[in-house]
Amino acid sequence: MDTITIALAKGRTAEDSITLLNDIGIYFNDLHEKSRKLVFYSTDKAIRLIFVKAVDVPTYVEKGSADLGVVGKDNILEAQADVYEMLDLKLGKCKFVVAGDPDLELGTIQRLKVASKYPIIAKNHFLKTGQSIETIKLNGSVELAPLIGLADVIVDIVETGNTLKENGLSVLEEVENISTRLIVNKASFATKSDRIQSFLKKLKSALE
Ligand SMILES: Nc1ncnc2c1ncn2[C@@H]1O[C@H](COP(=O)(O)OP(=O)(O)OP(=O)(O)O)[C@@H](O)[C@H]1O
Ligand SMILES: O=P(O)(O)OC[C@H]1O[C@H](OP(=O)(O)OP(=O)(O)O)[C@H](O)[C@@H]1O
Repeated sequence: MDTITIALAKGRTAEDSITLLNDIGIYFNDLHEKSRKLVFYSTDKAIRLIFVKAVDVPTYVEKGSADLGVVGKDNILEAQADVYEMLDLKLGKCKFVVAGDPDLELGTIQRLKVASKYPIIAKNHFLKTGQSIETIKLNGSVELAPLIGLADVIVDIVETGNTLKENGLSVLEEVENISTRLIVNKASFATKSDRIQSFLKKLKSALE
């Protein structure tokens, strides 16, 4: 039997994602919190789990190095990868917003400077609203940008709202709700159809 490879996003959603796999009876040998290993096999050897930086999960799945991926909608949208998005795993819930100084009126700025870890998502949002923008790609601490004048606003993830609040910023527009999704390689979906369908069925009933 072919092994099914799952690329799972490292970081804050990893633990809940693994718990969900455990809920459908999939357990991995030698998997523990402090391990630096990146490849694990399920106890029955039917599934190989690879730990991948969240932003890279869509690439592994699109290229067929992984049959399935477990990753946030944020990274799926930004990657624009040619994969099937099959299931909302209902974990890692957060949302994309436009944030900035609470007194800022977006419509008053001719060409808005937008800092983001997600420039494609930012561009697509402002294309819809008709606002002309210039994007500035950052890799973290995005909330700093409007504070020190690098950008007018940010497009970023908000979960508790604490980071915005502690930096004196407010939500100016809501962009999109985010959660962790299951993505599938298009070729694998055809060639390993039975096993992938049965995996999906188990996940769906665990989520009900
Ligand atoms: N407060 C949050 N901030 C960022 N991502 C969150 C938050 N809550 C849930 N998520 C989800 O968790 C996923 C993984 O987040 P995590 O911060 O671990 O990865 P990352 O953004 O690649 O981090 P880094 O670039 O710092 O390594 C995100 O892609 C998003 O879908
Ligand atoms: O609404 P909150 O609960 O405060 O969460 C949102 C914050 O968390 C994320 O940052 P992260 O911790 O990944 O840090 P970085 O992007 O600055 O590396 C995100 O980019 C926000 O800054």
